[in-house]
Amino acid sequence: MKKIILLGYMGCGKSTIANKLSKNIEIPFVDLDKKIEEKVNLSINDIFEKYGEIYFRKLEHEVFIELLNSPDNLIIGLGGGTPCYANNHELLKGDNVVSVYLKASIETLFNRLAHNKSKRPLIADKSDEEMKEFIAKHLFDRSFYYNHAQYKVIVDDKTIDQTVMDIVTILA
Ligand SMILES: Nc1ncnc2c1ncn2[C@@H]1O[C@H](COP(=O)(O)OP(=O)(O)O)[C@@H](O)[C@H]1O
Ligand SMILES: O=C(O)C1=C[C@@H](OP(=O)(O)O)[C@@H](O)[C@H](O)C1
Ligand SMILES: [Mg+2]
Repeated sequence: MKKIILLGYMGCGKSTIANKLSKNIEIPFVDLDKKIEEKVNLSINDIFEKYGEIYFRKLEHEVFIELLNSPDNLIIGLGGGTPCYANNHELLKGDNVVSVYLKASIETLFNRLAHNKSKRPLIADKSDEEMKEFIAKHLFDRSFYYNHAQYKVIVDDKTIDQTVMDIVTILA
């Protein structure tokens, strides 16, 4: 069964695009973060606060493997860190997997995250100045993992529908 995986930094649009793509190609969509929250009945923020990031990364890897092993066609919207831990990046080239890196500039990410950070514990407490620096360094460190994706779609200055159509073209 085919697994279409969307990956990229926080704010690049994984959850949004996966949801719209699902409606367009009529394949069910799962947001990995949401699946994790459902599994432990805690928000991402609370998981980080109560159990820490290492626990979250173990859970994230477990749930990602569960989704990859499901018998259904699925679109999976990852969390921004998923490819960067537990050798998850090696799963981006698996059989029956199509992985797409939604690549955004630091400016695009900053503009989207500046008023969208409260549910992202890694940046929730950062000032705008701190966030710009953090995103630039973090994105640099993570690009090695993101670049294991089979395809790359630039999302800057594109509407949600334009990005969805870029992915539909890849899947054709
Ligand atoms: N193509 C787009 N154009 C403008 N805003 C977008 C686009 N894609 C996503 N967004 C917005 O960016 C924010 C982050 O999107 P989200 O899907 O949560 O990203 P991710 O899951 O990659 O962190 C949301 O407010 C969303 O509405
Ligand atoms: O980049 C990261 O390490 C994270 C990204 C988040 O998902 P989004 O990319 O959907 O914000 C979520 O998994 C958690 O806050 C950690
Ligand atoms: Mg998301």
